[in-house]
Amino acid sequence: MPHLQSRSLRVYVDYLEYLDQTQLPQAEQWVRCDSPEEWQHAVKNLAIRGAPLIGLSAAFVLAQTAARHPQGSWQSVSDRLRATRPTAVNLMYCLDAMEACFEQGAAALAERAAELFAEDRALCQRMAGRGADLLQSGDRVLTHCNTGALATAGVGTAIGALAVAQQRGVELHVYVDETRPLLQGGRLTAWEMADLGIPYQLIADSMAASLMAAGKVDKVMVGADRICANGDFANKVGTYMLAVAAHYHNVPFYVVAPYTTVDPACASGGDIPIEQRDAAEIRGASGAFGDVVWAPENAPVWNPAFDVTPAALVTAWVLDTGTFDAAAIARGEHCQGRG
Ligand SMILES: CSC[C@@H](O)[C@@H](O)C(=O)COP(=O)(O)O
Repeated sequence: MPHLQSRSLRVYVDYLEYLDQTQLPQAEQWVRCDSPEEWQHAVKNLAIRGAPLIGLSAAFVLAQTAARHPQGSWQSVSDRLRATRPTAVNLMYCLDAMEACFEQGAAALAERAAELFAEDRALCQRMAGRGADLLQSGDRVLTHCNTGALATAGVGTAIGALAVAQQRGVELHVYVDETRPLLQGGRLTAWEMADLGIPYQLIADSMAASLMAAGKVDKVMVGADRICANGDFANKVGTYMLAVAAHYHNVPFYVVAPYTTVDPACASGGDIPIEQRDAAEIRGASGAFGDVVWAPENAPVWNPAFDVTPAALVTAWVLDTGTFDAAAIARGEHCQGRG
């Protein structure tokens, strides 16, 4: 029996199991992870993904590696984990918290990882409640990428808000961006919507602006991988395009995230490191459905995994610590609680 468990992670005393998100929704396959190398492989492939889940799973891998190698260099393991994906700051938050316990030994690391897991679950519940407060019956909400239980230890961030609204009896209709290139919307969010029983329609990313022009979108809710001191934020590529379209069509645009996604050391969006990914992801697609290549072999590609949305396009930042408007962000209120 795992001693901790979420929708996509099972924590045993000395190893992890993760739900391989590259195989969803075709297969629910749990994979054992015994080492930092296996974790790095899973995270690079997006078998483990979503800002909070990346950080939490790294914390457990570090604690388990430390227990297995009491004389090893824990710092070098942490450095390797940290370098695996550069954009989501939750990974840095979790590893900073773990490194602060190095002197107390391996048992303290295991305890700290469990605390981070419990914390994320509680943060999800709080931010999701605040996000749900912004929703009313009849709202048609557009969302991007996957921000649900698969991506966190709890109910999720933006999808968490939809789930809590649903539990409160608020009747929603959700438009799910398929989220090219890796289809986290088409594969994972569509699956979660069905699981939650929330009525939804899947759209190609390129349809969002015309859906807004047709007056069919009341609100946009997305998650974040890093929120800067000035309120600019990075999220899955395609988010910026949605924010521009929402601004043009006067559709409120909300970003929902835990305080662990805020990076006060990042002054503005230009300071966020953006991960560049493999050309094959744009030339075709692969997954449980098989491999397909549609572009000419060696077609030149630009493939940033994330983009930056400027603060000026955000209606409100919904964190576990509060719902902040532009004036509160300018006063730095969202940075409280982050060193
Ligand atoms: C709670 S999830 C917030 C973000 O991590 C999410 O929107 C996102 O961009 C995930 O990207 P991914 O590349 O799938 O890890």
